[in-house]
Amino acid sequence: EKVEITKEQQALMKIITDAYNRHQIPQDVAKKLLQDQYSAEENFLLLTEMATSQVQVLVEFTKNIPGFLSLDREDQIALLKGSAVEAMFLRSAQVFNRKTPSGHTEVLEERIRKSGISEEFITPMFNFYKSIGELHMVQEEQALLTTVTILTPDRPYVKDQQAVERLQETILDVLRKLCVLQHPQEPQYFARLLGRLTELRTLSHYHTEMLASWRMNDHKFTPLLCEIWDVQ
Ligand SMILES: CC(C)c1onc(-c2c(Cl)cccc2Cl)c1COc1ccc2c(ccn2Cc2cccc(C(=O)O)c2)c1
Repeated sequence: EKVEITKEQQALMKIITDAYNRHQIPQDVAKKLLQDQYSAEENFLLLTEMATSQVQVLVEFTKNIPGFLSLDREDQIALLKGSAVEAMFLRSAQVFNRKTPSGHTEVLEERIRKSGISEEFITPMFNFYKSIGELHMVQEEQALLTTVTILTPDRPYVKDQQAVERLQETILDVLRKLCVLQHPQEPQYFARLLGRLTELRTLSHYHTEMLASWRMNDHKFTPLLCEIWDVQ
């Protein structure tokens, strides 16, 4: 049957996509990627600064998700803590696949590969970036997929999972229709997109080990990262 995005779904998609595009890492932070020191120490410090900035951007973005601020306050925190790493993997994947100067992709890749992350995590990370690139998502799909990730009901410590599920289902319905309309020649596209969310969970588990190995080598994180990632 004919798939049609309703007026209110159109409005919802515009609010989320505009917010997603509005909240970006400040250019002065992103520009630091281009400064010339390339030691593992320097790379780690730069990436830590970017991650901290990215978390701040993420918090601002979630405030624009219709219904998010009406959720229980503690559940809002639980959703942010539970989805931050996955949202940042999605964001960094989009930056890598943007291949524009603003993403400084080569420099970014260089710094990530030389920041004390062991090879066993680097490989799946860059495989993920490649698999995201192959999807050729439009910006609305990127924004909605990130929103679906944030509105995952079964994060640790979420009390009212039903309320989160209702919000997530609203977004999933728009995303499903958008995929059918944007990729008519690929009926499985929506399923492929959701498959990336499974890959994100695996990367999130790798990330916990990445943090542990950085800490073993006495690397310091910022207070915001310690809070959102429950470290130190
Ligand atoms: C603490 C730090 C060493 C760290 O721990 N895990 C990861 C970590 C890693 Cl190493 C990979 C993926 C996710 C995380 Cl949390 C990181 C580095 O985190 C980031 C955070 C944001 C990143 C990156 C890479 C890109 N971005 C986004 C970006 C860059 C430039 C411009 C823009 C923009 O919006 O315009 C966005 C890394």
